[in-house]
Amino acid sequence: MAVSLRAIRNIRFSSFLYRALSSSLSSGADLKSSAFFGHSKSLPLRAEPKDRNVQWVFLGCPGVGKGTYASRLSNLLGVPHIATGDLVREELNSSGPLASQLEEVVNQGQLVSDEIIINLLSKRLEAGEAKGESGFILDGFPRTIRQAEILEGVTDIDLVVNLKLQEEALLAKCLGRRICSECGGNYNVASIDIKGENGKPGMYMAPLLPPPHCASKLIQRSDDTEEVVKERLRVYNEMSRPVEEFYRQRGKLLEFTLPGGIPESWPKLLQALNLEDPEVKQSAAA
Ligand SMILES: Nc1ncnc2c1ncn2[C@@H]1O[C@H](COP(=O)(O)OP(=O)(O)O)[C@@H](O)[C@H]1O
Repeated sequence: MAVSLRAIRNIRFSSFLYRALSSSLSSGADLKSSAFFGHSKSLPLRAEPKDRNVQWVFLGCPGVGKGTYASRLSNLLGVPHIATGDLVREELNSSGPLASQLEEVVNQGQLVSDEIIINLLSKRLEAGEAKGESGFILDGFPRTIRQAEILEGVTDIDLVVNLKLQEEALLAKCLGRRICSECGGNYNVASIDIKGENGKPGMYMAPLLPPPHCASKLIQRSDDTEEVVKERLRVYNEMSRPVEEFYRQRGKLLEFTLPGGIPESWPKLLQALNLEDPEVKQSAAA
């Protein structure tokens, strides 16, 4: 009985957030007007449930590993991992009316408009609602101050994890990224070995190679070329870096510098979050 009551509350909450996000777009709250930002806290629809799952955000430059760690935490905590980049790619691979417009924007390394992103996110939350999802780990959203204001206006984010990695590794990681066209598995063929100098620590990241049955089916994202990645990094610094400050000022930002690849970073990230992964515990005890 307790379980089903909890599930009903969660469904209500998800529905509330979906409606709140949608209404922030359609309620005449003109997103371009500064009045909207000044009064975002007083939006009529605001989700304030007493009983809900975690609501976390992952920030960080392209190639830092947001998807990898957000997806691991999503499995561990049993909350959906919602990556707006994935939502954009799904839409541009569809035959929908936005497909060609999105393809052009993404392949130039630019950001999709806040309106389109919030529409895609609202739809994703609505679909989750139908499945009884509660809580989320957002990856790649918010990416502008405007998106952060809108999100802050409709719900309380518990924690924002800002992943950091030495600048030299970011480009190599994006260029080494591979996806299995059949199973969707994510791999990385880059072997990163940065020598420590001038007091800066060195860092080694082993490649994450695919199993033999995926090896011949690997593809690259069309926006993972050197020119486009450099532009995405520039756009991140200009548009998304201020979002870090936005959450820092609100006391929600947890800065985490990745010390290396997954084997070194995952246990340390869990420690920083005060979480335990039974699999990590088992292998440490073995
Ligand atoms: N919140 C967002 N706002 C605007 N555009 C977005 C957002 N999320 C994703 N996109 C678009 O999708 C592309 C891919 O996003 P993502 O997979 O998160 O890439 P990255 O590796 O750069 O973090 C971005 O370059 C951008 O064009």
